[in-house]
Amino acid sequence: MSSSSTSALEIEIFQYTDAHQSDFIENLKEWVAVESNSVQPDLRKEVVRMMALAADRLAALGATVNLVNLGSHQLPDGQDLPLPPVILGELGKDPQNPTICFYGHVDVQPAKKEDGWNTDPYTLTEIDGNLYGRGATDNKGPVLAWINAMETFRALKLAMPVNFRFVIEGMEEVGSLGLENLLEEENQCFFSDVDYFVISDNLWLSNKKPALTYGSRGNACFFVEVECGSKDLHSGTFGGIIHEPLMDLITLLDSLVDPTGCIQIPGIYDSVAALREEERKLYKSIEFDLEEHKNNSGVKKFIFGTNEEILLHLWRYPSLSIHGIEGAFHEPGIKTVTPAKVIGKFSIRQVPHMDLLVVKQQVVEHLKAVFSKRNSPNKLKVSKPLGSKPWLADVNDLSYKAARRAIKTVFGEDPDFIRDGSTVPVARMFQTITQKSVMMLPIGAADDGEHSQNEKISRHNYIKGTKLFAAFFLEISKLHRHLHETSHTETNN
Ligand SMILES: C[C@H](N)C(=O)N[C@@H](Cc1c[nH]cn1)C(=O)O
Ligand SMILES: [Zn+2]
Ligand SMILES: [Zn+2]
Repeated sequence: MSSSSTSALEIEIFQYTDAHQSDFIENLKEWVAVESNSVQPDLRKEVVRMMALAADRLAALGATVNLVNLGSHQLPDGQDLPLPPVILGELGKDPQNPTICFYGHVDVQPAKKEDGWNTDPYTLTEIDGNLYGRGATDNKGPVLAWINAMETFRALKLAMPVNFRFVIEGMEEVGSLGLENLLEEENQCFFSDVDYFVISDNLWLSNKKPALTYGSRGNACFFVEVECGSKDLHSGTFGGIIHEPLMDLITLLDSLVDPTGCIQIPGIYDSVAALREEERKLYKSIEFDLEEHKNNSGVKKFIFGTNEEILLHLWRYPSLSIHGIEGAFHEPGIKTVTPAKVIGKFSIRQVPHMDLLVVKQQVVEHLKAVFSKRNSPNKLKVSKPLGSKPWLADVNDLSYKAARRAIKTVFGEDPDFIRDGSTVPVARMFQTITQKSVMMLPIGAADDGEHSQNEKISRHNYIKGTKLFAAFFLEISKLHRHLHETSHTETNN
């Protein structure tokens, strides 16, 4: 549905988008077919192949594309593995136009059919209007929707209303390794004329209602390793007479959070800003369907029972999650072994004004204290392989005004203004390094299942998302030009 204020130009663009849905979906199918999983080192070549595909698509639009080498990183076993290159692309240098830098990533989380997918994760499959496949919403679909929008202007031979810059990476799912240095190096060069950063890598709060995101949490990832010796042992021969590493580790992991979700690490909440009454009221007033959210998760009961508590704990308080144990027997069947070394993996979502160095110190001290109570002779090692800071934006930025108008035009309603519990590490990096406006403009719905089995983006969201980006180009161009003309007139007077 379009609002009554839709211009003739927008109608032309939207009609083109509708007429080319199949082409746009074919493009997504081609991208989803690439298993660009950045988590598993043996699939790194697929990430590199994916970067080349994305670069080709941008080049086909006439963009200048630079695949920047980021060097390599060290794997836990000490081996060096090359990082995939980052795409820095640009199209347009009209000084009258605003310059928008779009960020997206084309790496994905791991997925196997056996994990419980109904369809092959790397074959984009449409069922009842949903396009299922790994990366469909996180984040290949949104990156392509942006490209589709540009392609629409090109195909219709319309003047581009904005200058484009791109940062497309292949290591987001593992914390955007190597990206921060590149942004610092390029701050006075590639990013010097950027006016606005736009990221589309998160979800709406609702399954149906569009949203604009002004904040996201950071993340600190931890490894806690317990080792008793150099080899696994027979539990009949050694069980009962040794301090088993997995028992130590389970005690350590169990000490982290209580059943009410409260993190048990001393001092962890100390720097979290106190909740002001106006803020509490704001959270109360946000439209949020708790039952819908519960259905999306597939769990029967949440820890918290009110909208306000749920949103507070997703958006503005830290949370701790346990992700897995490396070295522990996890396959079906019985194996009566005692592993020699196990590594527990957990992360703590960060909120303003937590400090990653302080958090690390608190975690290490807490784990050491719990471990020492066990009088275990085993070796304990704690490390923080990854840390990203939280991000908060100013919703008065011009980009928010433009996006709100574009959403109204394309979806016929005003967006929810939301924060997000997950992390896009680059959001805070862009903000801190460039000091420019950063906005998250999601097109995925709350039930898209990021990181989960049966990830999808709906055809509706993918196509409307394409229209939204096109409408946004027009709106930000209008508002930016108006602002600059006004300030120019004022200066001349
Ligand atoms: C929101 C985004 N699509 C995403 O999935 N981000 C990841 C990034 C991350 C954080 N720590 C490690 N990776 C996430 O929030 O888990
Ligand atoms: Zn993502
Ligand atoms: Zn992700």
